[in-house]
Amino acid sequence: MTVDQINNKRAVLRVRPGQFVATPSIQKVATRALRYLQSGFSVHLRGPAGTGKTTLAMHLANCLARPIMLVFGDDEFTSADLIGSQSGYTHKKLLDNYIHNVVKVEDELKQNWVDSRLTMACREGFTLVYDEFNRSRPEVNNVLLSALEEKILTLPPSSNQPEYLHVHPHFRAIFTSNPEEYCGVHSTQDALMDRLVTINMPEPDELTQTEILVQKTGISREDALLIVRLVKTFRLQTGAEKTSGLRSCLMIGKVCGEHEILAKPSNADFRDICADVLFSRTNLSLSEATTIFWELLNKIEIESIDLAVAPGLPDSDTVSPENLVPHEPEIYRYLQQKKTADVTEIRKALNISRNQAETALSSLLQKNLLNQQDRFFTLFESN
Ligand SMILES: Nc1ncnc2c1ncn2[C@@H]1O[C@H](COP(=O)(O)OP(=O)(O)OP(=O)(O)O)[C@@H](O)[C@H]1O
Repeated sequence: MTVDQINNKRAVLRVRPGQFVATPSIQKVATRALRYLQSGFSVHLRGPAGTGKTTLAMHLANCLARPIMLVFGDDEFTSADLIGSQSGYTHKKLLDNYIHNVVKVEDELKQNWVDSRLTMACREGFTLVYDEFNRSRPEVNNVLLSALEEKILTLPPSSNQPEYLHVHPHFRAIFTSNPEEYCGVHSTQDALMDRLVTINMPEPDELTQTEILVQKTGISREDALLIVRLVKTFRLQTGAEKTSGLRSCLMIGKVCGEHEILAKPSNADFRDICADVLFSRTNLSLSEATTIFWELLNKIEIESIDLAVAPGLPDSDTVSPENLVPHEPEIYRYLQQKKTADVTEIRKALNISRNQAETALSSLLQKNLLNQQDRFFTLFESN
């Protein structure tokens, strides 16, 4: 966003191009919302935290190609914060001594009216983005009712301005809000909701989150997808679905991208970042969250091994040389079923050499796929 000055006093916002990521699902919502705005209606984007409501609202405002006024809902707001108030005064004194024996004195004190953002947007035909409008008390938002329906804004009586302002035909308002159960918000009045077209915004789909991550953090598509899946599954398994996982994904992706940290479950730095970002977002105890997290990392690692090596195909043709040792998936699966086994047993069951079995087991240990389960450490000792 950039800030432009108007009349050397007031500032409006313009959206910097190239910040918005559009995927088919976002484009669909944006097209719907734009239709309503172009037909003269105001739009309300509703959804949990971090689903991209504010970003979409700013994008829609930008599509309308009018200057943007951004207001953030606040419990402390009064209607003066929306429409404006008297601020300071002008003092004019006239001493007329034209006829030497007559002195005429005129003393005038005039209060100055200063428009707030809603009034200015209505007067000039700007687009008002009212972010989290249900954080303001409902009675404060009442001034919007006539502005949206009758296209008239009522201003407080004052000597130096009319009490009614005709709303400019280009004026549009875009509202965003979190659902009612989100703390610190007020219930919204039916009259206002009745004047808006409300679009529910769920958590962005996997493709959208991956694309946003790639474009905003510069990490590879593969790493972005892994982060999105890891965050999503962790949130589902820990019951932390109230908010979107997009912000967590962006945090992990940005740190990994800027510090050149490989997004791999086997990378200890990556695991630490994920743990720092994700654990505080669940209500579970640290040990419960840690157990779920480790199981998830193990699963993802095995799935990525399974993807890289199709079972039954010759190792030399299919094994990706990077980070993968022959027979890892077979040994891992075998140990999952058997619970305990030694190298000889594994060797015989999978018909592989001792050297192959030991190399694959070391690799699994290094990748932390086995190290949580003490029983596996006996594998080497028994030989
Ligand atoms: N379409 C998009 N293109 C680029 N970035 C996006 C997009 N959607 C969301 N984001 C990014 O995701 C993050 C969360 O988005 P945003 O702040 O718009 O969510 P929100 O629903 O308004 O959240 P809250 O309710 O907490 O204010 C931001 O960092 C934003 O830049």
